[in-house]
Amino acid sequence: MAFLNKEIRDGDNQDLTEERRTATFDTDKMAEVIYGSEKLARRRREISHAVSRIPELADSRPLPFLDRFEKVTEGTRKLSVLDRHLAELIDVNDNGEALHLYHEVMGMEGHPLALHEVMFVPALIGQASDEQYEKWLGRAKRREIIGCYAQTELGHGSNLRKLETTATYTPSTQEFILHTPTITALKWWPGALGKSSNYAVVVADLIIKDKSYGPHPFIVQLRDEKTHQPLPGITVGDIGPKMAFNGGDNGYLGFDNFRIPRENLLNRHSRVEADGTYVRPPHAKIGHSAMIRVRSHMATGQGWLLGHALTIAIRYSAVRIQGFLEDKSHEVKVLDYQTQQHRLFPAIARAYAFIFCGFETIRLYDQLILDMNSNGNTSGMADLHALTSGLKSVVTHFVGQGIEQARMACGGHGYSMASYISEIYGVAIGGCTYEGENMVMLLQLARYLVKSVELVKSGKANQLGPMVAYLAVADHKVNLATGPDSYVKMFQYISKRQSWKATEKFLKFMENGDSRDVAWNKTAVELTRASRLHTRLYIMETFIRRVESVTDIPVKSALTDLLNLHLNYELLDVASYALEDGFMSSNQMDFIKNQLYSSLEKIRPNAVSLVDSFQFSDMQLRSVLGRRDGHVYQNLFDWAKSSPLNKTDVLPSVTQYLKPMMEKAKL
Ligand SMILES: CC/C=C\C/C=C\C/C=C\CCCC(=O)SCCNC(=O)CCNC(=O)[C@H](O)C(C)(C)COP(=O)(O)OP(=O)(O)OC[C@H]1O[C@@H](n2cnc3c(N)ncnc32)[C@H](O)[C@@H]1OP(=O)(O)O
Ligand SMILES: Cc1cc2nc3c(=O)[nH]c(=O)nc-3n(C[C@H](O)[C@H](O)[C@H](O)COP(=O)(O)OP(=O)(O)OC[C@H]3O[C@@H](n4cnc5c(N)ncnc54)[C@H](O)[C@@H]3O)c2cc1C
Repeated sequence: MAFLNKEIRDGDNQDLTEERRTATFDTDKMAEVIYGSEKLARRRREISHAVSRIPELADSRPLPFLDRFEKVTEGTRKLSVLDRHLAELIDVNDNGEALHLYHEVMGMEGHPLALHEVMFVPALIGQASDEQYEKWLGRAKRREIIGCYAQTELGHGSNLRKLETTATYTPSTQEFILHTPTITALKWWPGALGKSSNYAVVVADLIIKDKSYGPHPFIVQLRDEKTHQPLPGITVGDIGPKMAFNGGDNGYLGFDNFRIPRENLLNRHSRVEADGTYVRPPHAKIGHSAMIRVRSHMATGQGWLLGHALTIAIRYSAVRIQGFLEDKSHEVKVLDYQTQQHRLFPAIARAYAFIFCGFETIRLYDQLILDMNSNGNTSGMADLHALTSGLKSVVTHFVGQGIEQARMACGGHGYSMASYISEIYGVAIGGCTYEGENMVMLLQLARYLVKSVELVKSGKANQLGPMVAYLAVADHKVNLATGPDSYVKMFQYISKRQSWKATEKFLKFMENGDSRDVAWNKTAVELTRASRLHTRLYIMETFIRRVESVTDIPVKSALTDLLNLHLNYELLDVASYALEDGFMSSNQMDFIKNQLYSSLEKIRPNAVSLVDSFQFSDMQLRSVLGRRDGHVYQNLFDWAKSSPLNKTDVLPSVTQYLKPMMEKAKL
């Protein structure tokens, strides 16, 4: 018999197999929806399979047992093996395939090329002129040179206007002099900067004839191409261990009057002529495009991280038997408890929602770059900046929450590194900080929302973009029983009300004499609430659009259950906004809760298959607890036995310190 869940294999844990037999949809078909195409979903499986046949690509030991030095070495070793096999494993021009291969082999703890593909190359693509492409892009793509993106400093990360590294133009030699004037001006944090990269895109304050023109990107050689020694005038190193990403070498960097040629200013959009004349870019923030790119990609990346943690937690919950329901002679799977389902299922829905929404956002980014590069059209930048600022903040926050719940849902074993969930958590919540601290970015979106409300107030609602058009729409009572659209309308009401309330509050402070900045700060919490609601509305709408577009009926039906759960969970979570002015009735609240509980029951038989559909291989998951075979107890015991502490029965520390103490106590 052909099973709809393609993960079923002989010898797997019976409880897990039983779950897989109940699948109402084909997990390969669901994977096509998750990854966007039949080809990519299939290629992911083929690549994982091909990787499993190259023993050198496997982790030489479980990563949690390695110290930092070993992790960096192990990552670099695997990169070099991968380099030899690249062309046989993937179509090297296909980014989707490359991304999967790197996740599979390199894992998530960081490696020397981590920022090369994600920021260095994209910064060149977005910021370099045709001549600079010619000179640098080919070399970068062939990996003759390895680069990173060095912007953040010890003293400033969020407020780019106050970056202290200077790039002073000298017309007599046609060079920029890069300089680090203070300790706080040291570049600090850039991934792969410390030990791996020999080049960097460095963001520095451009100074011409004593005038500052603000942050600009420069391509800078940091190390000798033969010896890899730092060049004279460059101080560079690793910043030490972090909460996660410990296979990566986030670094520091200082310049001592370091000279680079004029043509090293990335000058697709702005440039400095030989005589020092500055040519402005078409949009003041165009130099930030590499950041917008990463922010655009973060929702999918983070959705996958949440998917990792949930795959582990759901599989484990299906094999963990503890406690009773009706029949006191048989303990039940912990997945049968409503509290466990409520802890995990809404997060599954969010993982799907974030991935779908992420793909839509990536398309918007690609369109923006196309417009910018083909005809200099930057009109979409403000909208995309606002959207991605909110999205990265909301998604990373919920992903962090969801992963932590997944860890707790695994009880004691979730706390062990064998689950790997703490590593996933550390990696994911880095996203709350990098690419713009979440509060700072929510406030960026809030600027856009306030401006939009002001447009409506001044009778210019026709100038609103499609994503904020609801801010001008009249309110109507909503019958929630009429499907997803009614939830969207209710959410629009809530989001609109909060944006208007926050704007009115802000304007009132100004009317009462506060400066714009003080009024803004006094309203900031309300403003961030408006941003979150607006973003959650966008995520909800993209989820609905994606589910509507699915053609496979069983897949669509399972996704509709997830969507319904999401709609009810989201609305319940923000209901207080609509209850406070009586727009939502307590009957509607009860309706939402009951819908939610019924969604949990509907999803229960498909829970394992919904996470299996992510099709993360055991290698990619790196979790002893979450392996496909479900033999958690044997796997945990084997793993514990492999701990370096168990190499000897009696540790030297016991002989040296503990025993003498115990012996002394006997006297
Ligand atoms: C494929 C990838 C997938 C996964 C990634 C995985 C791993 C990667 C791991 C790590 C990578 C980490 C890399 C980094 O962290 S790089 C460093 C990132 N740093 C930041 O994000 C800094 C955050 N700060 C800023 O971006 C800015 O300073 C700011 C907060 C946006 C404020 O900028 P500022 O210049 O001061 O502007 P304002 O005065 O506040 O606003 C003026 C005006 O400009 C508009 N604006 C600002 N930025 C943009 C933009 N990028 N595009 C368009 N418009 C922008 C702003 O909205 C305002 O407009 P008004 O109309 O309101 O005036
Ligand atoms: C894992 C990781 C990888 C990174 N990789 C890179 C990289 O490759 N390249 C690179 O250049 N950088 C990198 N960074 C740095 C990162 O981009 C910055 O740390 C980030 O932008 C936040 O800036 P900050 O550290 O200055 O935070 P701060 O701004 O100092 O934040 C501290 C607190 O101040 C608050 N705050 C600050 N400004 C405001 C404001 N205007 N209004 C309200 N509240 C405010 C914040 O909300 C936060 O609560 C990385 C960081 C991490 C953690």
